[in-house]
Amino acid sequence: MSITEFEYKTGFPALRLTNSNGSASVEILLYGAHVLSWTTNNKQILFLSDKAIFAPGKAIRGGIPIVWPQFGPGPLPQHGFARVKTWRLGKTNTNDDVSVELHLLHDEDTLKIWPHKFNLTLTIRLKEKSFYQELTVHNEDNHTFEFTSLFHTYFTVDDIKTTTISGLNNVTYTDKVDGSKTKTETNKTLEFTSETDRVYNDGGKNANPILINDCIQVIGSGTTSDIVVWNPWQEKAKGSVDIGEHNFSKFVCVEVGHVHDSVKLDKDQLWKGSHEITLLK
Ligand SMILES: O=P(O)(O)OC[C@H]1O[C@@H](O)[C@H](O)[C@@H](O)[C@@H]1O
Repeated sequence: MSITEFEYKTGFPALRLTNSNGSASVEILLYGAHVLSWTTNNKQILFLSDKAIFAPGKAIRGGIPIVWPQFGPGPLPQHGFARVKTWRLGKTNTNDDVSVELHLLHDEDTLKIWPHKFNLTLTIRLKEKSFYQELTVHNEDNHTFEFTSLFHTYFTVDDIKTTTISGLNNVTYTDKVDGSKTKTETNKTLEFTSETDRVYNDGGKNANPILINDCIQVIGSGTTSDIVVWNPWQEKAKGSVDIGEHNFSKFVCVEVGHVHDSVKLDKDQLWKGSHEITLLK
């Protein structure tokens, strides 16, 4: 079991966590606390675009961006600022499962656009067949603040046209490619034939794990039981500088979080949200 510090590309301090027999590893940038890669059993689980842009202030296309404190468009930049800030390395552990903690504290720039004092801790833990992330939000201000939060995970797939997702049957969702209409999932298995951008609003009721191609299991916690499913399809991928037409079929985003409404966090209080991804076979 080890934790190695290295530089990714030029100027991006990074960490590599490896399990005891070397069969699983994860690579994390301090920039965005961004998980770039998770391999287990010699299989890369995450998708990272070959056109991803690595530059201060830019979001990285692929891996697991942290969406916080705002999901989607709004008063803040799209998906908030946590994914474009540099986090600090905190505690590390190589005794049981290998894990690290990363921290992000409010600063002058965040206070200008979001006037609330916060302290975020992201715990990342690697097990042999699974990967766990937990975000803790501490309200360090003297008033209540509100946020939405999402683990924006890009999974690598052989072909989006043959990809299936199960576990969402009967769950209500907002269909962002159909005028944000509210619908209920009637399919036992979701398949992809066009641009898909849905926010499944479970409100903590869905006990089902989500399965991607019957092989990868994704589970949120009680506080993070909304699931966003996204693929831009060919045209939008072509129009996106950091995706590209050739990449649209290679990934699906299955994103666990709390986005159907805002979390209201009182002063001095903590909120925790997590997800666990397991390779089943
Ligand atoms: O390009 P971004 O900002 O990383 O967002 C990608 C997608 O992220 C998803 O979570 C949203 O539901 C989509 O609407 C959005 O297009």
